[in-house]
Amino acid sequence: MTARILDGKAIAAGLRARLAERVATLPFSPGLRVVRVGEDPASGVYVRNKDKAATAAGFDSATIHLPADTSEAQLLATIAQLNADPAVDGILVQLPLPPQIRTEAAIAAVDPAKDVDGFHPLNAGLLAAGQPRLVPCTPRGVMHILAEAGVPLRGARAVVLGRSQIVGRPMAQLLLGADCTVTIAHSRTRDLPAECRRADILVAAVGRPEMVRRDWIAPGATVIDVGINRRPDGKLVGDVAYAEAAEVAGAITPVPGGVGPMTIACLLENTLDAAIARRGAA
Ligand SMILES: Nc1nc2c(c(=O)[nH]1)N[C@@H](CN(C=O)c1ccc(C(=O)N[C@@H](CCC(=O)O)C(=O)O)cc1)CN2
Repeated sequence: MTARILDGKAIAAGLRARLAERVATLPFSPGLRVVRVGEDPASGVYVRNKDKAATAAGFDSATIHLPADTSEAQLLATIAQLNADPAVDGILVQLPLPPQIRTEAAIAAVDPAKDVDGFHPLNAGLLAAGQPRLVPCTPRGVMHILAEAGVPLRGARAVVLGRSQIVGRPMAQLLLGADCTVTIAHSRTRDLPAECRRADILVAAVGRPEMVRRDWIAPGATVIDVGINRRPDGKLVGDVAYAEAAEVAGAITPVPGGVGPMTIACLLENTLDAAIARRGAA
């Protein structure tokens, strides 16, 4: 079997175009502010791509770049200003943050109504309660890919490999909300390959390059690779050994060009949702 390739880059372009059409009908430009602290080079690329995509789709977008030695209090003060600014609909604090700043303090400081990352405990709790409001961009992007690919969800066995707050847990909640039977597997799970082989839908979000091998995958399964890992030779690889997995899977997302571009498109979608909810426009 050779897997169907799920082209996240194309799906993201379609979503961004639809969002741009909706934004063009609004009497205002939804405001997005991305806060970057320090000089992490990958963050620099992601933040630039977010700003470019947002501006192209008609959003009022800006990046606030703070120095690497910014204190937690200074970052919280910046976030408080953005919370109070009526022109700002969405706030995102790019991760990772420098070590002197507690990530959870930064996340909790964002007004939940402007939390377009969906990381605030209130938004995480609403999702866990089955009442999603602003949901994390990467899992939201995965749900779009599954929908566009026509993957049946009701009753499907889904295994999410990874239990992070920003991908694994919200991913599991969204799949559960779509009536999948969901298992969250992780580094302490007994016999990980056997657990993954039970999956009709396998979402790998574990952050370990090419960890998922051919014999972890049930023939015909849908494999979604959330991992983005830079190998020492500079090559970008996912959490799934792509070439061998594609020989077994029914459908698979590549890296790059799979889930990554959906993360940015869904940031725009969350910002539009937040703007409409805050300003009461339809
Ligand atoms: N506040 C947040 N920080 C981080 C998030 C997040 O969702 N919110 N996610 C990641 C980084 N990220 C967005 O911020 C992100 C990562 C990768 C991509 C992407 O499009 N990747 C491309 C490859 C890009 C490359 O060549 O390096 C792909 O997969 O095709 C978009 C967004 C951590 N931080």
